[in-house]
Amino acid sequence: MTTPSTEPWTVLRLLQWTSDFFKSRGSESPRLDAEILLAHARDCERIELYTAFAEVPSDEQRIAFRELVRRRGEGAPVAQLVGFREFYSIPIRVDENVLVPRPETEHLVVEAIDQAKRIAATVADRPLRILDIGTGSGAIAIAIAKNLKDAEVVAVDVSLAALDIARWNVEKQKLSDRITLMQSDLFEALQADAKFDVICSNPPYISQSEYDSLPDTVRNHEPRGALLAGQDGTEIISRILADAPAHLFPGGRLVLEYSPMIADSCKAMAEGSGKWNDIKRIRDLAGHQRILSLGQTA
Ligand SMILES: C[S@@+](CC[C@H](N)C(=O)[O-])C[C@H]1O[C@@H](n2cnc3c(N)ncnc32)[C@H](O)[C@@H]1O
Repeated sequence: MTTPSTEPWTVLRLLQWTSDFFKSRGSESPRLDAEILLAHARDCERIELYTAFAEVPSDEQRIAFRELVRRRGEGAPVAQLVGFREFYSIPIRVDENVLVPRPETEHLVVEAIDQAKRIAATVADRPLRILDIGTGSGAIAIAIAKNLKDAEVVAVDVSLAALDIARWNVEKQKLSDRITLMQSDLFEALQADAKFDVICSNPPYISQSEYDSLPDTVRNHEPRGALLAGQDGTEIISRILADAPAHLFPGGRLVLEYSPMIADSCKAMAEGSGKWNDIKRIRDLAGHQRILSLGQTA
């Protein structure tokens, strides 16, 4: 029989215990999760924990940490627990009404900015215009606006609760003068003649069967409407492919995130429509098809 340890609950010991606990609960990044949550409870930067391993957190900090650990153990995403996720080196506020921005989506931002810069060289007399469909937390729109200094960005989402978070993030980044937020079912609330140089979207693209097999931490804690797109996952993308051409300036570009599961069918859909050319596919760091970038047929 082991006797209970009388060692103090130092920062290091808390991290070790919590990492083991999260590992047993199936976390893919148990140590990182523990560090982010302990830093949050101590109101310090994560890096500061490394010089505080021998310190014993206050009772108040330990109570706050214990509650975070409990909720993480039940599957709540770390980003929701601390209220933020870094995206494109920008802190983005999140809650249960928005998808936590994923690192793969940074590939979409890179491609959208590259395409916009290429187009900017041909457009001298007006600001670039970018549309972000399904903006969620506003992460993509904000990353693009911060990196294209004069661009005007319109960001739409069907969810009013998501738009509230996006508005908070846009204001925090002082971008309200260049990012317009709108509630819209895809293009529906836009003026019929509204045109953009780049339309980008990380839309819902998960099929019903993939959704049913997602980990609890995603299925129970992130909005279903941000993920699920009909039986085969292409419901929203097929609508975007059909309607985007009417909203692109000549020479404009559509940049979409999708999953490897639907990559071939989306490419075939785009080719079959006759509306798109110069079709480029980009893989993520794991080597999976992730981004579809399309030029509009003249
Ligand atoms: C995968 S999330 C992407 C969120 C954010 N852009 C990101 O990359 O982190 C998809 C977003 O599309 C929104 N959405 C779903 N259906 C939509 C529709 N028909 N029209 C507009 N937005 C929609 C959801 O509310 C959700 O915010």
